[in-house]
Amino acid sequence: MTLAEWRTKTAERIDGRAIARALDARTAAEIAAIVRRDGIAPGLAVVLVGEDPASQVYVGRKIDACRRVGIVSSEHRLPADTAQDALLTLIARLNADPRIHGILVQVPLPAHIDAGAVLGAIDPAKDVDGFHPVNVGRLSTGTGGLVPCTPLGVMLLLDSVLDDLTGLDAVVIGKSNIVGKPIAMLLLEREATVTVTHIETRGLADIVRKADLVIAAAGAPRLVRGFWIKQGAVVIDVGITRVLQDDGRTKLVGDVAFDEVQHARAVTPVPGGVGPMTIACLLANTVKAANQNK
Ligand SMILES: Nc1nc2c(c(=O)[nH]1)N[C@@H](CN(C=O)c1ccc(C(=O)N[C@@H](CCC(=O)O)C(=O)O)cc1)CN2
Repeated sequence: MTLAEWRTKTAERIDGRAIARALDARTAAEIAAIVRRDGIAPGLAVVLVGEDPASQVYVGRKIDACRRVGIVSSEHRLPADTAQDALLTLIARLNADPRIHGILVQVPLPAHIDAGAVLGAIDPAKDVDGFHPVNVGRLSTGTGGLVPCTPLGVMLLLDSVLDDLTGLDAVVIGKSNIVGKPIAMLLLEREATVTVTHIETRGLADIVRKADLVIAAAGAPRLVRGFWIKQGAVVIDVGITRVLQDDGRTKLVGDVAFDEVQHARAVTPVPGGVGPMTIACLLANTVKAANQNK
């Protein structure tokens, strides 16, 4: 395709909601098969400490999503001043409960709690968030395990537009343990050539401009501008920031200036891109855990 043709093109909008719905349908069918086989539905324990408004919304959506596909959820909402030991005691109880196949602790946790200690206390076989060091190690060595939900969702979105990632230049913007680093591992597994960058990276725009795949996960609204993006690149926007508008209302904004990247081959919107995949992949991971621990 010539440059002139690309200029008149509109990027494909990758519909995360539709792809998540399709994954949920497959998950629901697998759950029905598990119930027929074992007589018991997969169980997911959802733990929320404190009253962070966004976390409350996400946890509510996870519980609703469980109901939709047939996962039995148990909800554990604890006050913000919960002692770390009390949380660890709850996790030990959930680890030992045979009706619970998956455990997730919503993050961020309050500042007085050592998140590493808490996430590391979850049985790796029930760690449906894939945050436990055992699962992190398995991902980085390509030896299976449970994979974090947002990175898994990002890969499914890429698969919806590309057959093969072999040899493609991928740039990940963001180095968090739960998004940036695992995405880099998953891209490497698929033979992409991966550059991990972050907000302090020098010459970030020039690095991104060379990429066939751009995964923006820096949590910096509209960081990635149109002129950063190569013609025909695939752009996945993981950032979700609520910003205040001039009229006093708030709206969700991604890390990518969506309106400026229409010369890309495909781009995810915010909202409606990666976010819905996070919850769909959590449900899929719960089924995977139930199948592995029957
Ligand atoms: N234990 C975990 N904690 C957190 C995770 C996680 O995977 N495990 N990820 C994020 C929050 N998160 C799920 O927990 C999450 C974020 C966003 C969405 C989503 O559907 N976003 C929508 C818009 C939401 C809105 O309207 O406010 C979208 O992008 O379309 C789902 C889940 C941090 N914590």
